[in-house]
Amino acid sequence: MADAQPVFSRERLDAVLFDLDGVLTRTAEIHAEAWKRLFDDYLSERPATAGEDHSRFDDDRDYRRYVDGRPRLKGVKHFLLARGIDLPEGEPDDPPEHETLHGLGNRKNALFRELIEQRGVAVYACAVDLVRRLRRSGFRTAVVTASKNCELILQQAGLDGLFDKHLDGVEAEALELAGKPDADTFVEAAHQLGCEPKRAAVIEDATAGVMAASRGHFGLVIGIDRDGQRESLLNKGADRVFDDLCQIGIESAHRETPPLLEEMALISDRLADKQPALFLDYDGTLTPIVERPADAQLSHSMRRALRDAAEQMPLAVISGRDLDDVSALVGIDSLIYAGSHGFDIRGPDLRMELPEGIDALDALQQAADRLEARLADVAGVRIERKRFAVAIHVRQVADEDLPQVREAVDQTRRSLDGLRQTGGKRLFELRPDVDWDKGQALRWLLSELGLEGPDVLPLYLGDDDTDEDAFRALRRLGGISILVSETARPSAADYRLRAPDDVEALLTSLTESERHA
Ligand SMILES: O=P(O)(O)OC[C@H]1O[C@H](O[C@H]2O[C@H](CO)[C@@H](O)[C@H](O)[C@H]2O)[C@H](O)[C@@H](O)[C@@H]1O
Repeated sequence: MADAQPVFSRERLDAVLFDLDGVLTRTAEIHAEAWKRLFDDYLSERPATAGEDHSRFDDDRDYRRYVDGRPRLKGVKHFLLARGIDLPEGEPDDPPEHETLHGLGNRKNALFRELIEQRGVAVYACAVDLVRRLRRSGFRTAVVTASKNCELILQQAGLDGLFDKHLDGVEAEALELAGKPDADTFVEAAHQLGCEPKRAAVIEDATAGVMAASRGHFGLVIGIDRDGQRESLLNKGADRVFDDLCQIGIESAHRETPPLLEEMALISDRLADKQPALFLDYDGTLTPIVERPADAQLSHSMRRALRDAAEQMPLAVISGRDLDDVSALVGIDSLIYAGSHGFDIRGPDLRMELPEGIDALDALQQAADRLEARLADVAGVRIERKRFAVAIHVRQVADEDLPQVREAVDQTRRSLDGLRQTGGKRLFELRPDVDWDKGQALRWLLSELGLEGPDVLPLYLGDDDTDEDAFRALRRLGGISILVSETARPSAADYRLRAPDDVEALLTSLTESERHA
């Protein structure tokens, strides 16, 4: 690891998508062998015909040009056409002896599975190590492959529990996604991880794969050059090319475990003569997380601490909840509230509804209606309709029912335009597919409230993934971000407090300092 270069940064990226064959597993050689056996056998059996070329499959040149990284059917078709052979497509369940594209594709698959079962699957140790390092640093990870054998390969390689998402050829077909070099599968996987392509990286060893990632406008496209393809990978859209994944490091600017904020002195020093401006998340920050959202009531002492603080400094609550819900729960009229993750903002002299959010209202209502109907029989599901989001709570859902909920949310999102899926603590969420989050809302508030000057020190406190957007925004602005979490975990925050009680103590302490300033 000594010479690893810092390539991934949580400031710029949330997720990393890995191709399977040739990046994570050494299955490329087995694929090449299965393709070669298929084509060599087929071409030698086929009667010589004018205009056809029956020379043997070149497991380097032909492999790369026609089949590497492509869906199986396209691989068969492109190679045979290059040899002057135009077979009918046939049916997906054609048996291996049928002389159709599907029949030959199924023959190749049977050969591949046979080889894997005989020999097992070897992994690239550096790739597996990188996935583990990324996960420890808070990146979401996915395998995105045209292979329909993904699950078998990951199991054989012992990697089946390592990723947040597997998007394979079976799912791509069911969703009618075009294969690489089209961008569809990568874009879909990024969305299923709750992130925009520009905040995700792709790691690929095939030119079809780097083309796909480049067409999808991913934030970073990494090519892995295992066999002298550096120039082609760069020409087809790779931003950087490495020989191996051990060369890839993670920027150390991101701390995996923010230190506990144990002494007010730590931030008193940074406050100096500055005016603090406080931005607070609600659930998990001002109240403990509880089983039912309606039970997350603010304590009297926290309400008093908030009211006192708001007399000394600007104070806003930025929540994932609906605006009316969170303002009623806090119950202090003089505060500023941002609901639905900042799409809906209201304060004594302030009102903003993000126009792009209004455009998505119909889709949100349809999503809520469809999910209510579809999940009516799943015990424990709670659907929370907010003005600019729909949350599907699964805290009380049995583990075995979770895949059904996940699939319903995913299919609902795909059936409607203009929504994206994000997550949270034991919930799935559909939001307008707009580049707007708590970080953007925080920046908007600082500007609207005239708090952008050097004499102001913004502080943001939050506990959830959605608060990471605000932590990152504050880093750029030089503010102080504080994660509220019992345990240390990867975060862009500067410090950590353990629980809402600590938050209350910090509010009281800041209020006292300001009173005496
Ligand atoms: O941004 P926040 O103010 O933290 O809101 C995030 C979500 O909070 C609520 O759900 C979470 O808290 C519930 C009560 O403790 C808990 O039961 C649930 O599992 C948590 O996800 C709220 O209901 C959501 O709308 C917010 O998005």
